[in-house]
Amino acid sequence: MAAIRTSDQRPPCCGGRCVSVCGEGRATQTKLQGPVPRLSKENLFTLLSLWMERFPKENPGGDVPDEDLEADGRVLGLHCSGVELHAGQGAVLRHGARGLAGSQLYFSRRPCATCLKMVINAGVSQVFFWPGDPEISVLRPGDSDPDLSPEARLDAAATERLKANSRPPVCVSCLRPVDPGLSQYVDQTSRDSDFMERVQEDQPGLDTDQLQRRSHLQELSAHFLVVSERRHRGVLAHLGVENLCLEPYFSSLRNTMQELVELLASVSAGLPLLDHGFYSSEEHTAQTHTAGPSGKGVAEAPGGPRSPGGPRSPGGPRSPAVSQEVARHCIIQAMLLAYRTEDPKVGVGAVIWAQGQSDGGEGTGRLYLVGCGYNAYPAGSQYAQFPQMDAKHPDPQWSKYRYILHAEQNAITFRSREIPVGAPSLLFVTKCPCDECVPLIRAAGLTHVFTSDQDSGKDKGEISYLRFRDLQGLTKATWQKPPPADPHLTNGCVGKRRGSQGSHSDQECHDDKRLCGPVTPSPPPPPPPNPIC
Ligand SMILES: Nc1ccn([C@H]2C[C@H](O)[C@@H](COP(=O)(O)OP(=O)(O)OP(=O)(O)O)O2)c(=O)n1
Repeated sequence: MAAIRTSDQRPPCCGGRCVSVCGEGRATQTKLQGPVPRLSKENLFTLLSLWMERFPKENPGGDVPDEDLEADGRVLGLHCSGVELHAGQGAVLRHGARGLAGSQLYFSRRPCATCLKMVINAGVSQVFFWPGDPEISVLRPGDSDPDLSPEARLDAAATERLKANSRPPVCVSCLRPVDPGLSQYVDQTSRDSDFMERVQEDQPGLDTDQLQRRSHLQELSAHFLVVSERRHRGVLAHLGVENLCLEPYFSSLRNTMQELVELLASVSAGLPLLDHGFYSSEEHTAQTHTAGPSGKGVAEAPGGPRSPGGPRSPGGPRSPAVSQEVARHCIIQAMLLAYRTEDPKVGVGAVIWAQGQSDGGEGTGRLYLVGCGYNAYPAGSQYAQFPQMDAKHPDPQWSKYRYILHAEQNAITFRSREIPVGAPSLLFVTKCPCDECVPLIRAAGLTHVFTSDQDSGKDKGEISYLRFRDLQGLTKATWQKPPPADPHLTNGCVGKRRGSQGSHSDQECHDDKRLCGPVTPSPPPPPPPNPIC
């Protein structure tokens, strides 16, 4: 991304759309070396920080989110700059020194002095940043740039001094070369994901492939890569890492950056917002829609979320107004996490976000991260310590299911904040929750689940997905075409997933990017005189 040059005198560094990722602890300590290539944790955190920079701007709660995540296991949070706060400031505000001490922060750009002094002061152990386009404030003092304000020059000098004299190292992200098989694996699994499968089932013949991937890649490359080698060398020199300009480091760095951006493009192309989105079939018709600040529709429910298994609490907090773009953004975070799976066959990722009462001044608005997870063996276990076979293995004692922790279980277990009581909490999980996790989700008090309904209703022997359909007391939004707006006026039934022919009202609803909210407590609309079904 090009340096942001603003007309005001504020150093525009992280005030642009910088993102920080920080964390500590670990979800699992396994050094799994299975046949499936895995994303290294450094690359995962880097990708999450880059992806946070793409957080949808129209988030109705505010503007753009921030994220911080663990460097070694536990993701503490994901942050992104907002109108008032830079990403680093947001992280300090949310976690405080107690939360940040010893953690690692991943930034999608080198932090400005304002952020750097705060995160250093909070006791973080390391600060990493993506060596892409510089922000204006990283230009060194003395560089002759007519657009560089005196304040930006001072900021650049302060950043250098803080970086040089601080105890925690402030350095370029240690990007790991991507495993040769990983790109192919990510591309393939992203094409075959449950979400893409649904799109292809509903719209056979749709060329989602090349078109989608190419446009995602173009967009992300333009944002995160420096096309010209000469310019990139200049950027690295400005960032204070001249040594990376030398060969073979320079070529290797550029290759890895390119590979990571391609990887991100593959994953994000796996969830095309063409005619699909997250909708709650059962409750689709009862939601209330309002226009978001961007003019795009958002789903908003006038009452609060229902307590697990019970009715909505009257006068409770409002349900989250989450646009399709925000939901898609979060499920892509979960998809990225899934590439750290320790299951030799199926990767699943989960993230939990909650919505607070007030806008924290960050890009995420009222949303804040509660936890992240992926399916893996118990923390601290070693490779091959536990069985890895699936249900097809004739001897059940070698099957994995009794040992592997599910993505939701890890997200709940290694959460960095409490799941709020009486406030919206949103679980994004890349696979339908199984029967083992449904009671957990209910008991945890999660109010919204965004997932795929692939395998829903199936009993696969060792693992079954029978209970999610009947799970009551929360909003379940699955990836699908918009259900008919009014079951009485269309030839569909409430809750039916397929069969919508994309009526005008469906299209309007999709254009509005609405998510289905919980059932409104207001009286249902009167039935038409001659209902069709
Ligand atoms: N919501 C979910 C669903 C599943 N999993 C994890 C648990 C297991 O690691 C794996 C199980 O996935 P499948 O149900 O696809 O079962 P199999 O591994 O047997 O694959 P398949 O059905 O393709 O034979 O996914 C998870 O973490 N969270």
